[in-house]
Amino acid sequence: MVEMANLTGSFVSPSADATVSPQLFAPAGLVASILDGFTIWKGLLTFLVAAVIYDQFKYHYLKGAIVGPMYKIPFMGPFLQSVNPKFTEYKAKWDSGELSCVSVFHKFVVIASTRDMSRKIFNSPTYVKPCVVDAAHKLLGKTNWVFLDGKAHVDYRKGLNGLFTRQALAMYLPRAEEVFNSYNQRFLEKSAATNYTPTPWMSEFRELMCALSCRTFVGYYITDEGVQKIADDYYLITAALELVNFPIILPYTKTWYGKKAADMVLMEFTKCAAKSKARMAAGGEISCIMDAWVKAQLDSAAYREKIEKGIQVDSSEKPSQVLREFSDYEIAQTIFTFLFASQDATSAASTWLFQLMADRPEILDKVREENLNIRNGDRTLPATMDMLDNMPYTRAVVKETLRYRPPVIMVPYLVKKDFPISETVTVSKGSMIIPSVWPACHDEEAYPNADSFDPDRWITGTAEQQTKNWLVFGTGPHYCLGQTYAQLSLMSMIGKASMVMDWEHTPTPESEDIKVFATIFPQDDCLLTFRPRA
Ligand code: HEM
Repeated sequence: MVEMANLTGSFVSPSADATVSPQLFAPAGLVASILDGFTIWKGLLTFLVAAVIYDQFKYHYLKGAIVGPMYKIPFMGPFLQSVNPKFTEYKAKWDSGELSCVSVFHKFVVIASTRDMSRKIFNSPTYVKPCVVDAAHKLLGKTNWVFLDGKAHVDYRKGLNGLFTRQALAMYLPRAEEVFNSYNQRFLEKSAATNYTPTPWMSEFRELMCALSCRTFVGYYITDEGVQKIADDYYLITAALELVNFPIILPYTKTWYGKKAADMVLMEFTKCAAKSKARMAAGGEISCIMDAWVKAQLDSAAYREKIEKGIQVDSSEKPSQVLREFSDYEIAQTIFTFLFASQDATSAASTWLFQLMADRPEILDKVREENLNIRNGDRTLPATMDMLDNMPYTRAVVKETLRYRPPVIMVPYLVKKDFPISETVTVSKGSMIIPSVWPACHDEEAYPNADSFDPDRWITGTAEQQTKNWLVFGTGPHYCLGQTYAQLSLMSMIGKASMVMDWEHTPTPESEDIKVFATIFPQDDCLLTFRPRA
């Protein structure tokens, strides 16, 4: 022992020797009393306490006059709640005030409940930009166009608008018809195979919508197996889209599986882009959205070439948007954003639509009658754009479904500079700010008896005039690019189904309860049975 003590004293720097150092730097008074018993554990504890206090102070500073809990669960906040969000919890937030807040890990989140606050956020591109959810950057790629902001976003979007005009949509309708025919048949077979036992149908609708998107977006450049694989794996992508995720992708977590599935879809779509380019260059007809975009790029290239060569071009030949050429991968990335934006929302809308129709046979009868009349009694006729234009009741049913159960209840935005949203509240840069859709759609002033499903409010009532409350597809520079397409698809789907099938919903105590899975679904996943119509 003596030898040890000597060793320490003679060969090691005195300041590194725990028994020597306090004497060398002998402090006095309060500091002395603190350092006297200083150990690594006390150091860590002090750091932790300081961090907790800082976290609480920061939360209070950001919260200001916004309604929210007095204290934050240290660091993580209500993270566990946000992993499995409940509709009732969102509703409680909306009811708590026009602006309420929550802080999860490093994210400070402000939720706007009223129509006017929500509109203000949607329409303030100087202060906010969409942030989708944290995981979306990882799944879609940071360079994705949906993350562009300001002029860059407006310019990019202009080049896509032409893909969603009425004229363009009419060209994709045959793809939709084929998908509806095939899935109606599958629904009938599945119900027959289970001997008409009521079965949860939500995942069937998700699959149907995925197939519809794939066929409309990339036509037959993808095989049936490819579509099936995307449909099977897509829920992994949805599952990765929690409002707040763990900041890095850890193996075997939801974000990891989601990223793998997203990469697979991107790879499939990249192959489709190469095929579409070859076919369109050979003068093929436009059969899907990808073709339409590739054709617009080819037309732009031809126009540019003529201009470069000094050839006179009549102004009527100038494309409405002169596009640059996009790589196969860029095309795939953009088409993937359409799938990403549409899949959950259209799946939710179709699930509710079938449930609501089954529960209200008198409304389904009217849809059926309108569809039969427009087809002059021939149930097999495919829907055309003209027919869809002349189905006011079916349109009203779709709009009322979207109002009554708006698929996207909130849209996350990121505050990019301190945002003075009201006289008393400035939301700090870096916060997440979320305009809400649900409360505007259930506003009694705009939609009397808002909690009842009443398609007639769109025909004889005043619903059509409540444009300020119609936030189902957002508003402002990022409003939904696919809104007309989505509504026409839903009209076409329910019309066709009403021609060939009868279906029955088995209500459970949870049928009207709302499950949040990126968008909203009936809590019991909608128990249905389908039978052929004689
Ligand atoms: C019922 C179905 C749908 C609903 C309820 C819905 C709703 C929304 C909402 C709320 C937004 C955010 C708008 C904003 O921030 O102001 C949005 C954005 C978007 N939606 Fe949809 N959507 C639907 C279907 C579709 C479909 C079928 C497509 C594509 C074919 C699509 C493409 C997009 C795109 C690309 C954006 C981002 C636009 C941008 O940032 O400029 N959506 N949608």
